[in-house]
Amino acid sequence: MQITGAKVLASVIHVAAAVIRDSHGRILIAKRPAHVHMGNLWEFPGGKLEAGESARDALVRELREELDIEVTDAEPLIQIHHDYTDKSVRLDVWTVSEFTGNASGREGQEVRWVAAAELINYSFPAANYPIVNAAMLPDQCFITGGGNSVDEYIARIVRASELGAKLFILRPLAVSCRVELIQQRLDELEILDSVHLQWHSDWFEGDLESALAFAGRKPHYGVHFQAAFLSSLLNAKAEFQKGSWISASCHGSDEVQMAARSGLTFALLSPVKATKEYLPEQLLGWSGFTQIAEPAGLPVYALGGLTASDTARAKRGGAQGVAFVKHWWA
Ligand SMILES: Nc1nc2c([nH]c(=O)n2[C@@H]2O[C@H](COP(=O)(O)OP(=O)(O)OP(=O)(O)O)[C@@H](O)[C@H]2O)c(=O)[nH]1
Repeated sequence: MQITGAKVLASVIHVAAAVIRDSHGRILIAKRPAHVHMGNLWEFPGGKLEAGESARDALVRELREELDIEVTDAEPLIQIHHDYTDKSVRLDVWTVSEFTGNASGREGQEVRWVAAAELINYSFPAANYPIVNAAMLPDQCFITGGGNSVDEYIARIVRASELGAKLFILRPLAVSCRVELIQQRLDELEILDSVHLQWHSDWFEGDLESALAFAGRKPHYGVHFQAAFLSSLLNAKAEFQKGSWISASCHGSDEVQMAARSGLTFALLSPVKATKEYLPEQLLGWSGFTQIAEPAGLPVYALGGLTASDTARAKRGGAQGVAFVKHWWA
């Protein structure tokens, strides 16, 4: 307990936790015992840092003690600060995809391997909402170009998915075209069964309600908004449908914070590097990006002058991954 003037501040509990993936992409979750804080809820395995211990060392120790596995590689995923009524926690969350041993609940806790898309069917502590999103989201977000014909637009999406795109932000075509036509064409394509489609709000001419309703039509649909919608999204938060991915483009700290307060699934933050649309003094650079993204408390993709080859750099800078437009749109 730290005493500052008249205020008594409970110190923040620093916790390391892991999104552990197996070779099938499934994620390990564990059930908290009934008698502890947030008892009977599911969690990502981990625990408190000991004095003088780094988050990574604490993670390796906790996973050895709790699950009997030896971590051989781990990378930072997201940091969360959350104030519960009785305590404040800082969760340092890592992705662990390389480990040895067979994970088992060494302390008697129930553990379960689940597909990423299944995570939303489990009850986690309130702090975990952005962690579940970060666990479900891929490393790359592909923003489509316009396209001059429906056939060309569809062919380019198929090609991008063949190249590995898993998450699309679908911008409207340069020519007039109803969203239902594109929806119908994309729904016919089996290759797109395992991708996530974020429909850009421009398809709905700025009508927030229609956009949100459209996002709720299919489990793999969502909607992406320009920053101008952020205050309306904050007001409409209660209307978001469970499981619908809602995202927004942001250009600075205030917008990213508003995206987090609105409970958005993820944000894009730009411009990191030079593009034709921005002046050099408007660029964030990697240090500017990290200052905003790392404490954001929601998954943030780096955007602006980047390609898939910048993914590792972006993740080191606190990003979920990279978003890009032109690369793959050919
Ligand atoms: N390991 C883990 N802890 C989490 C998650 N989400 C979350 O809010 N927490 C909080 O972070 C803290 C983790 O502490 P812990 O697991 O070492 O300790 P505990 O509260 O279970 O019991 P203890 O105080 O007797 O050691 C708890 O307050 C827990 O509620 C999560 O996904 N994984």
